[in-house]
Amino acid sequence: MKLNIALLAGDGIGPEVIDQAVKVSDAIAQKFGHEITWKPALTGAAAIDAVGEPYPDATHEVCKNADAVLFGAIGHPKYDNDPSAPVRPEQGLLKMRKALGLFANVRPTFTFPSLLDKSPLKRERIEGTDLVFLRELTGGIYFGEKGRRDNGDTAFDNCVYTRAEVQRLAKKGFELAMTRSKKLCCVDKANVLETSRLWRETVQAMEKDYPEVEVSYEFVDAVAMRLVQWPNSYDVLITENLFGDILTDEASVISGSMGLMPSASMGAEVSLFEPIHGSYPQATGLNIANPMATVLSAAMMFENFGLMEEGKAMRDAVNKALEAGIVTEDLADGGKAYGTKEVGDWLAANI
Ligand SMILES: NC(=O)c1ccc[n+]([C@@H]2O[C@H](COP(=O)([O-])OP(=O)(O)OC[C@H]3O[C@@H](n4cnc5c(N)ncnc54)[C@H](O)[C@@H]3O)[C@@H](O)[C@H]2O)c1
Ligand SMILES: CC(C)[C@H](C(=O)O)[C@@H](O)C(=O)O
Ligand SMILES: [Mg+2]
Repeated sequence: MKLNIALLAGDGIGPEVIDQAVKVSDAIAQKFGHEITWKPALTGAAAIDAVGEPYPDATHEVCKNADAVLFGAIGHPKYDNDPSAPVRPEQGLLKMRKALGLFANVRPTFTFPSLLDKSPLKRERIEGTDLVFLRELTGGIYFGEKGRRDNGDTAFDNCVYTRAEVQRLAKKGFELAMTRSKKLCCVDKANVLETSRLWRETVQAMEKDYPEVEVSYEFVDAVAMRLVQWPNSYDVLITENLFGDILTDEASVISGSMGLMPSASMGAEVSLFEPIHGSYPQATGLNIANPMATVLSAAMMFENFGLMEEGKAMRDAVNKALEAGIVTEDLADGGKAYGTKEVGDWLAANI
């Protein structure tokens, strides 16, 4: 297969982890006879520095015309520490998600057998966890009207959802549940928020179309607790944008590290694959970031093209590396820590 992949490395550890995912993907391409053309493009703080905006039109053109997008991470402390900065890297990420129509963000959480005893959570609680968050990605409080009034002393961010936005995300959730254990949890705050009541009412109305799916409705605060208490009681969870952002970082503790959490953002035309973590600025240039989340995101990319064996080969290499202790410092647990590049080299050599 010939694949044109837009490559948006971004900021901080983005370029370092992307380099490893490219290396491992190229090893896959070589082994399985594919041809990947990587199309690098600017995003994030790097794009602001170069051309004054975080998601330039030229980058959008590259993404639109690609078969998929592989994304690293964006964000820089010079913006994090300056709340008044008018142009911010994160605006580019949101603009990209909206412009590419990436409304469904798939964030799987699973455990790795060799890491079960390294989690701060007890083995018997996390063993067997295999759940998927479907996070709505182009609506809600991230995209509602925001601003200041009263001479800047009052700030607001509006949370807005339409029935159609909930329906298209929930449809994906029901469909995903049908391919798994037919359990769907609708995460909301319907006891307080009007948008959540729209979510709940919309999902309830869709239940009749999927009679085999057992649907539960749970408040987000309770899910935040149960997620670490009984993670393996969940299968597919659908969430609005902000709830999904927060719960998936929390879920990384179940797997063992933020550096292990991949994601896929599905759109009508092009799909995007990115680790859920950020630019981890403290680690920039130190060759210590875990590249596995990005490698596993690339595995999701191959699987999305229907290349299941290729995806599995990448996952197998990650599992083998974890078992052999070829890990970065986040997973070294006092033992030997390998560099970002060395882990990437090992994975590529073990494809
Ligand atoms: N999708 C994205 O590009 C994205 C996502 C989240 C945060 N951000 C941005 O990243 C910057 C830093 O944000 P943050 O510190 O809150 O989140 P972060 O995800 O960058 O880092 C949080 C912590 O997670 C761990 N971590 C993250 N990635 C890791 C990796 N690959 N290997 C090992 N450990 C890893 C580290 O302990 C780190 O301190 C901010 O500018 C933020 O806006 C971007
Ligand atoms: C950087 C930020 C805008 C982003 C989000 O909140 O969606 C990030 O946290 C993520 O999870 O991809
Ligand atoms: Mg996040």
